[in-house]
Amino acid sequence: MEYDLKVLKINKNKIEQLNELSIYTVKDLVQHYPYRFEEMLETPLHDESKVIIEAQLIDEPKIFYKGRFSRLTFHVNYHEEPLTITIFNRHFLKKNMQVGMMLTIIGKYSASKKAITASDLKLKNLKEISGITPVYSLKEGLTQKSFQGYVNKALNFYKGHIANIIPLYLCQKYHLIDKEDALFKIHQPQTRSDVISALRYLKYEEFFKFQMTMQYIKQNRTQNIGISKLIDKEKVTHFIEKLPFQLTDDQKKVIDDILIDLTSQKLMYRFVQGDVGSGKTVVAAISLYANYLAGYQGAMMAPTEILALQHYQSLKKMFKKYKINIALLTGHLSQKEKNDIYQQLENGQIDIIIGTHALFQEKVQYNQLGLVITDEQHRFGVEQRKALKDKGNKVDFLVMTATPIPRTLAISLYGDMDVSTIKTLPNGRKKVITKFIKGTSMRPILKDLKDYLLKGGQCYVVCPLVNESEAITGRNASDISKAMAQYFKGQYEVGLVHGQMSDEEKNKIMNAFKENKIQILVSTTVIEVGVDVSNANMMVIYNAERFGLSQLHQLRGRVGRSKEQGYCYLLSEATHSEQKERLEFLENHHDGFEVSEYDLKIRGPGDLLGQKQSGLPTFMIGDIFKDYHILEITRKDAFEAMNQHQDDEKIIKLLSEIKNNLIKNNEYID
Ligand SMILES: Nc1ncnc2c1ncn2[C@@H]1O[C@H](COP(=O)(O)OP(=O)(O)OP(=O)(O)O)[C@@H](O)[C@H]1O
Repeated sequence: MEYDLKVLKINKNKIEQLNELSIYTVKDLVQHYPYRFEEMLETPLHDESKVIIEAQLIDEPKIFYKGRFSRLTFHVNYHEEPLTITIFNRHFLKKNMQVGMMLTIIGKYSASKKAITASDLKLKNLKEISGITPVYSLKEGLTQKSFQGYVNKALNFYKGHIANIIPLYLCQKYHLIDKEDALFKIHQPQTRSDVISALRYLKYEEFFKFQMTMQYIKQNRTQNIGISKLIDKEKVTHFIEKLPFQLTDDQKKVIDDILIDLTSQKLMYRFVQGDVGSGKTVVAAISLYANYLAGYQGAMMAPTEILALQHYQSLKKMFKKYKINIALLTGHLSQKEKNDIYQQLENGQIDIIIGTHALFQEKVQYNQLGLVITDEQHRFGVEQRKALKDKGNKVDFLVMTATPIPRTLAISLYGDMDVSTIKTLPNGRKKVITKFIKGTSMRPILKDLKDYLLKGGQCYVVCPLVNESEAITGRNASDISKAMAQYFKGQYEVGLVHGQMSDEEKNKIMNAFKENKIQILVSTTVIEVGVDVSNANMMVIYNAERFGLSQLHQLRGRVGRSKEQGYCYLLSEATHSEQKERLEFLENHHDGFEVSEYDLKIRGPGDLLGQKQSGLPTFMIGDIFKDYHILEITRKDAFEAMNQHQDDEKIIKLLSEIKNNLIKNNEYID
C-alpha cells in the first residue's frame, strides 16, 4: 500500500523538503537508501590524516574568542603521551568536560605538533558511540539526524507488514534475509555485516523485479501475433550481390536473423549493436528493402538531422537503380513540403521514409507501415517507441546502436529484445593508428597533418568546448578554427560545426566537408555518432582526458572507415596516472567491446554510456556495472520463474504488480 507522508505526522514544511527529494510516500522514504556508511573505528595516528581516537582529558579546557569565533584547547593522555587538542566553535562543551573523563576525538593529526585539530568531539568513550552510521544524500533544510528520524518512523509504521517479494525458493537458494529485516538493517545497521546482508537482498530484489518486467513484456509481445511477411529472397540476394563490397559474416548473420523475424509470425523486436564503422547502415538498408518487397512501408529514424540526411543520402545512392521512393522528413522542411510528404505517406506513394522525431508526430499517417528502424536506442524513450508503433498495425521494430556494450550486459539490460551483435569490421579495414600526445599544442603533429593534407586527405579537429569558458579549462572550437583558418589561409578551407548552430547551418557545413570543399573540420562532439566521410582519415582530439573512453572510441570511429589508414591523435595534459592509462589503453585497443569492458571495470557507472542521458534504466540501489553479475543471475532466475514457477504465489503477485506499474507509468505496450 502507498501511504502519504502525512500519516507519519511530519510537519508540512518538512514534507515539502522531502518532496524535493522525490519522496512523497512512506514507501519512498523507506526506499531512500543511504549512499554510504560511516564507521566509527579507532584509527592509528598517521601524520596529516583523519584520525579517530579515544583518550583521557588531563587538564581544564581553555576558551579563546576572536570575533564571532571561539577556540577550545585542552590536553589528553593518549597511550601515555600527551596530545594537544583544538576544536573551533564548541566552547559550549566545556561545561560538561571534567578532568579524567574519556573522550572520543575525530580530526586531523599533526605529528610535529603532537596535536589534533578536531572536527568533532564526543564526551563519551568510543565504545558507546562506535558503530556504523548511514549517510543519506539530502537537500538543504534536512539534517542527517532528522532524516534518520523520519525513516525510523516510516520503518515502525510498516513493521510487521512488509512482505517478501522474492519467492521462498530463491531466498533459500541465495540465503537472502527477509525484506523487513533488510530494510531495518540498511537504515539502522549495527555492524558492517548488517549492511552487506541488507544490500544483498535489496539489490537482488531490485534486479529480479526488473528482469521479471523484461520477461513479462517479452512474453506479452510474443503472444502477440505479427504479420508474416512474404519476401522475395532472390531479390534480396541479388541486391546484396550488387553491393560494391562483400558483407562480413556478422552482417550476414544479422541479416539472416532479421529476415527470419520479418517472415515469421512473431513481431520483430531486435536490438542490433555493432562497433563503430561495422556497417550497420547497409543492414538497415537490406531490412528496409526486404520489407518493401513484402509490400510495406519502412521508416528509419535518426537522432539528429545530420544523421537523418546522411542516411537519406546513402540509401538514395544504394537504391539508385531501384524504383523505390525514398523521402526525407525533418523539422526544417517548409510546410508545403511537409504536407506533400504527409500525403504521400498516407496514400502509400512513399516506400521508405527517413527522418528525425518528426516521423512520429501525430499528423504523420502511414498507409502500410511494416518496419521501423531507430538508430541509437539510447536517445529514444519508451514514449517515442510507443508513438511510432502506434503508427502501424503490428510493426516490426529494429533498434541499432553504435555504443557497444558487452553482450552479457546487453542481454541483461535489453532482456525484452532479441540482441544481435556485429563485431567484425569489414575486410581490409586497418586499425586507426592512435597516439597519445602530451600537451595541448598541435605543434608535435603539425608535420603529419600537413603531409596528410598535401596527399588530399581531410581532417577532423575535436574540441571539448564551443567558446572560451571561465569555468572550464580546455581548448575551444571557435578559437581553434580561427587559428587554423589563419594558418592554412589560401591553402585549405577550415569549417566549424557545433551544437549551438542551427541544423541548417550544421548540414551546410557537413555537406561542404563531404564534398571536400572544406578540408579541416573543427567541431565539438556533434560529429560523435554516425558521421561517415570516407576521405577524412585524420582526427585530432584536444583535451582528450575530458571525454569518456567509449566516447573517444566513437569519435575515433569517424576515421579509418574505408581501406585508407586512419590516424587519431589524443592531445592531453593528463596528469593523473589513471587518465594516462585510459588514453594509453586506447592507443593499444581498437575493439569497441573491449573498450566498453575496460570502462566497465575501471570506471564503473556513468562513463560507459553516460547512464543518465543514455536511456539505460536507472536503479535505486543496484549498480548495473558493479553489480552486473547480479543482473545476470536475476535474468536467469526470472526466466526460470516465468517458465517453471508461474504458479508460485509470490510470482503471481509480482507479475500482477508489474502489469499495474506498467499501466500506471503508461509503459504498457500491447
Ligand atoms: N562489408 C563491408 N565491406 C566494406 N565496406 C563496408 C561494408 N559494410 C559497410 N561498409 C562501409 O563502411 C562504412 C561504414 O559503414 P556504416 O556507416 O554503416 O557504419 P556504422 O556501423 O553505421 O558505423 P557508425 O556507428 O560508426 O556510424 C561505410 O562507408 C560503408 O559503406
